[in-house]
Amino acid sequence: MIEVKDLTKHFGNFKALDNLNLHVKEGSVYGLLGPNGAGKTTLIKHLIGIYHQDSGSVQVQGEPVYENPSIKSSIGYISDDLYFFSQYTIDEMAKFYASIYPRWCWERYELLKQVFPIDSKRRVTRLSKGMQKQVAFWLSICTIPRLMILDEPVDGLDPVMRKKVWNLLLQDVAEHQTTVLVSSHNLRELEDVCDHVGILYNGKIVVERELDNIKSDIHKLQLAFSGEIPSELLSDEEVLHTSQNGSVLLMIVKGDRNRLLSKVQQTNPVILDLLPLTLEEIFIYELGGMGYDIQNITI
Ligand SMILES: Nc1ncnc2c1ncn2[C@@H]1O[C@H](COP(=O)(O)OP(=O)(O)OP(=O)(O)O)[C@@H](O)[C@H]1O
Repeated sequence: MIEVKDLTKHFGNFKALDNLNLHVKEGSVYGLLGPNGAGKTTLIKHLIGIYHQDSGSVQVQGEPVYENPSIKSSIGYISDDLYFFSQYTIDEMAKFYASIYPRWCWERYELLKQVFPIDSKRRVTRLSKGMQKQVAFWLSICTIPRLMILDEPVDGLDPVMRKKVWNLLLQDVAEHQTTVLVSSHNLRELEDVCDHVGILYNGKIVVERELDNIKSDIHKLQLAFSGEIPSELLSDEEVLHTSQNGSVLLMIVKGDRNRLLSKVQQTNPVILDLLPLTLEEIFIYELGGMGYDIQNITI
């Protein structure tokens, strides 16, 4: 659905995207993660055809997006800075959307009045920030997008509304093979909905994998030994993090689960626990391995 190859973008002398590659399969929910300033919004603006790349290619459904109205009309986009015409009511905005999105569905629009409890005769810019976000989802979902791109999407929505919106989106993924690309710092939420994740760092995608696959490749080991910690412990493995609390050693290690377990067992630990990692931990340790560390600074 999305194929980005060697995408580079400069702002003046600053290289915001650096030979970036990204692949998103149709019908998947792809979580785009990355620290502040990594380039997520810049990438998204290429995917929706606002920016033109300096070099490389950006394709959606096999076609370039920039200056391609037919592809653009199949993409729904929700960002944190929403735009509505200042005098328009929700109904008037709906008519405007219906005039530019060929797949617009009035039946959905009416049905969704049960989900979004806002009087459609109200002027959108007079609504609260969270209500405006609801309107953005309401309208976008009625365009029946083939690709939905969400930049910090549920910020400002209350927890019940967040759940409702995700249910609607995931229903479209299941029934219409809609593809969703979502950029968010709320990793707990992404963990529940995404099947693929890409981590963007310094203008490049540094990790792109199926979520289950990443989780089965990074492990948290809790160990304790009766004597000294063996010096050869996992010395030839990719250890992302080690810390010690009293006699308990915590290690985050990449690699095959069974191989790691058998290597550790050979060192005769008195405690050996293999614990699941959260997406937040994967993010922190993957980037920690690349020099983006949490530093303990005391002030
Ligand atoms: N129009 C612009 N002009 C100059 N620099 C820009 C412009 N837009 C973005 N940048 C720079 O490009 C880099 C990437 O910005 P971008 O907004 O894509 O990051 P982000 O990953 O979305 O960050 P955040 O998580 O903080 O929203 C930043 O260093 C930013 O200052």
